[in-house]
Order: sequence, then structure tokens, then C-alpha cells
Amino acid sequence: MPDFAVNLSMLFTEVPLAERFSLAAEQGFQKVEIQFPYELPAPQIASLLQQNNQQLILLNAPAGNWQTGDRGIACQPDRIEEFRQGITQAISYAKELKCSNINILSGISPESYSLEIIENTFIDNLRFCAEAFAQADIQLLTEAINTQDIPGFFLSSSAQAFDLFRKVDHPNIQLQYDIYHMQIMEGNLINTLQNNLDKIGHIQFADVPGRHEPQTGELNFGNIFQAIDDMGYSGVTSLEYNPSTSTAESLRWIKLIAERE
Ligand SMILES: O=C(O)C(=O)[C@@H](O)CO
Ligand SMILES: [Mg+2]
Repeated sequence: MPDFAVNLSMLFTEVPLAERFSLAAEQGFQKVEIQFPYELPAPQIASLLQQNNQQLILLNAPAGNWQTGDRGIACQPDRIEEFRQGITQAISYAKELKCSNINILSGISPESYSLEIIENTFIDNLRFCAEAFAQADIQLLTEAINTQDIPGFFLSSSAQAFDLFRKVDHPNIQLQYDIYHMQIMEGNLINTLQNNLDKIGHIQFADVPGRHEPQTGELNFGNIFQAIDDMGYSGVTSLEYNPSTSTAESLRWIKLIAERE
């Protein structure tokens, strides 16, 4: 089975964020990720990680104002200064929490600019982050998101991401490959992972449709996890789903899939 982490922004949401670390530890998770950790001071998160003997393996850079509809701002020409200020905060959290990956969300394409200007803004911001993160020994990740859930999201396929990586032309950039989003946008999951393993730094998953735990939808996770192991992927694979029941009950698939092996 892959090296699993759990996303504390989507699982264990029965309790406030600060209480999710211990619930995850009780279920055996020593690796956790948090989409936006900024609601808690970094020293408090550091002590929660230490108390529960856990490692934070991923956080997102600030992504604008989620409540008013932002889903990242890295492709937005009018918000470059705000984006880069957020990067300072993300690096500071990552350093204090010894977190070695930061995910950048392109955000939704603004209607008032051409696609060329939007793409160039995103490329410049990614290049800026790749260099700043490299100096702090942090891996830059960026994630493609499906445009059914977030219409207009700029980076929406792995093919587009790999084309952008060639244009960014920096060694410190990899894709956060989310199986849920990519099943909706592209399918062909196992082949894409296998053929682009050198460009994939992190994997997340949920079933389709519904974005719930494995065995609630159309994907064969037993085969997908076996293929991830067989292809020699050495990164982390994270549970990032909305449990269809309580989080604890939603984890039954792990045992069921492990028994099949
Ligand atoms: O929605 C996802 O998928 C994520 O990984 C989030 O980090 C985006 O906010
Ligand atoms: Mg994801």
C-alpha cells in the first residue's frame, strides 16, 4: 500500500482543526496535510504535531479570500503583490513546521485579461516560488483542479501542467496529482502517473462521483494503489475526501483493500 497521509481540512471535521491531529493519530496517521493552516498560530501547530508524533507534509500558500470566491490568485495579473506577500507567510509556516511541500493554486481566470496574459502571470509567479522555495529547501507543487467543481479554474489538467512546467523551466516544480480532479478531467489515471512520475511530487485521492472515500464510486482503488506501488512512486499519497459517513467509519476501505492484497 502507498505511504498514506490524511488531509485534516477534509477529514475529521467533526471537531475543530486543533483536535483533529489526535484523532488522526488514533487512526494510525503519522503524516498529515492541512490546506490552510493559517487559522492557528504556527507554534500551536508545531506543538500539536510533536504531541502526536506527526509530520506535516503539505500546506497551501494563501489563496485569496475563499469566502468571497477566490480559489487561489497565482494567475491573476492584478494580485501579484498580494500573492507574493502570501508566499512569505507560507514559507514562514513551512519552515517553523518543517513542512517540505507547498501547493500553489492558480485560481480562476479573470475575465478581463487574455489567456496569454493570465498564463504568463502564472508562469512568472511559479518561477518566483520555485526559486524562493528552493532556497528554503521546500518543494513547489501546483495542483490541477476540475472545472466542474470550480468553473474557470485556470490549471485544470495534468497535460496543461506539464506544458507549463516546460515554460517555467525550473527544477523545483512538480505536480500535485489529485486523482479525483484528474478522473473528472482526463481519466487514464494509471498511465498518466506512470508516464510522468518524474514530474509528480504528491498524490491525493477521493472517489468519483461525490468526492467520498474509496469504494463509493467508479474507481478501482485496489488496482490504482497497486500500480502506484509497482511504478516505484516514492512520495506520499493523501486521503483528501469528504467522508460519506463519520470519518472513523469512512476509513474501513483501508482494511478491506489491504485484505485483498
Ligand atoms: O481541493 C483540492 O483538491 C485541494 O487539494 C485543495 O488544497 C485545494 O484547496
Ligand atoms: Mg487536492
